[in-house]
Amino acid sequence: MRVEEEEGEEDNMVPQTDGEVVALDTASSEQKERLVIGYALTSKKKQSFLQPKLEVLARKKGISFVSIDQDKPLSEQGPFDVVLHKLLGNEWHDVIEDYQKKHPEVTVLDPPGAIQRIYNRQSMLQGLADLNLAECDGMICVPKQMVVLHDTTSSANEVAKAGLKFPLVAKPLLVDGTAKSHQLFLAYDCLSLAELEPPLVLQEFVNHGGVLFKVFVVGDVIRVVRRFSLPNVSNVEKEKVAGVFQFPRVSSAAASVDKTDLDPRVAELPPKPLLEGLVRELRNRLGLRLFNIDMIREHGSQDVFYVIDINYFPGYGKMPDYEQVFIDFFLGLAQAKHEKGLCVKSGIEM
Ligand SMILES: Nc1ncnc2c1ncn2[C@@H]1O[C@H](COP(=O)(O)OP(=O)(O)OP(=O)(O)O)[C@@H](O)[C@H]1O
Ligand SMILES: O=P(O)(O)O[C@H]1[C@H](O)[C@H](O)[C@H](OP(=O)(O)O)[C@@H](OP(=O)(O)O)[C@@H]1O
Ligand SMILES: [Mg+2]
Ligand SMILES: [Mg+2]
Repeated sequence: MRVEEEEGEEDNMVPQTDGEVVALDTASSEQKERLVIGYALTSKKKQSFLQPKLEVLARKKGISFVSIDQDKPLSEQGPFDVVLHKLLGNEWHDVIEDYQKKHPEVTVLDPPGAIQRIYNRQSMLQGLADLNLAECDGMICVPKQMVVLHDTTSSANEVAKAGLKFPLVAKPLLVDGTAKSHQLFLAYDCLSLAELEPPLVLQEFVNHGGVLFKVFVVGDVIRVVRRFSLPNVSNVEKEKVAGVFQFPRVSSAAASVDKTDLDPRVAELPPKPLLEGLVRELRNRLGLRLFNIDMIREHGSQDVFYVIDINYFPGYGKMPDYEQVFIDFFLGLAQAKHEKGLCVKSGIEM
């Protein structure tokens, strides 16, 4: 597990590759196919992820990307070593599940069942508060939250019974990639909850100084970036303000936050042992290799963090140096498959 920090900050571990002896095709400088990756992505995701630099670097390493025709049977396409996918809707879920049963030799990134779990904001965070992260230089919490499935008019009593404290962040219960599933509201009082449309999750707002940590995970690599977030809510505001207020996607900025003008107590990155422990636990529990974690530091604390969101196959194109991170990741998959003798095309001495 390797935690890499933002550019300009030390990497604590450099990937220890002993290099590889590769048989070059004398006819061309490009290497023989080492890994064939079939991809099924939305056009937006293809544009943001499969950028030309990644494709060129990958090709030089014998890694090729092949677009999957969603109108043809998947088993009639390929053969693939890896299927990389992120599409909307559930029909693709069944296609991939069926394909994986027929092609256990293909690495599916990532298994649909594992993805479904984090597409529900309740199951997404289930069990995180019980992680065994002792000796990891910090604490991981999850905000108190409750699900409102049908009727928000009665949720005022439910909120009181659950002991949730306002303000609350109201989030659509299901994440489906649509803009609607990212429409979030800040609710300041019980009565205003009736204005909200279920099914949703009501999650206690945690003051965190306006900075969020996006922890990107690519297999065993962890890359942390800072993003702008919502400002603290003062006690005066809590007393005076009533109603629900939709807020924009404050943290999905294209660029990270430059930390120079931030309070170091707010901007300091989470401790590496804590990130490594959290990602190790989540990798095991979620069964995912491509995800990011939205973490916030409880305002006034040094080492109490809250996980508020987990995203499958996020916007890696915004992650500094993402091309090399993915090349290393795919080469690792190729190595593992060669060792098992599972690669679609061989001819490469590792
Ligand atoms: N419990 C919370 N306490 C404080 N701020 C929060 C909380 N939940 C969400 N936020 C703020 O709202 C933003 C969006 O929340 P969240 O990440 O859960 O929504 P999302 O739609 O899944 O966003 P995305 O998937 O684009 O990261 C967070 O980046 C953070 O700024
Ligand atoms: O800034 P990031 O990379 O976190 O933005 C992500 C966002 O977190 C979600 O993962 C989005 O996916 P959905 O939740 O499925 O909407 C990503 O959108 P995508 O179109 O790139 O998959 C954002 O990039
Ligand atoms: Mg988020
Ligand atoms: Mg999200």
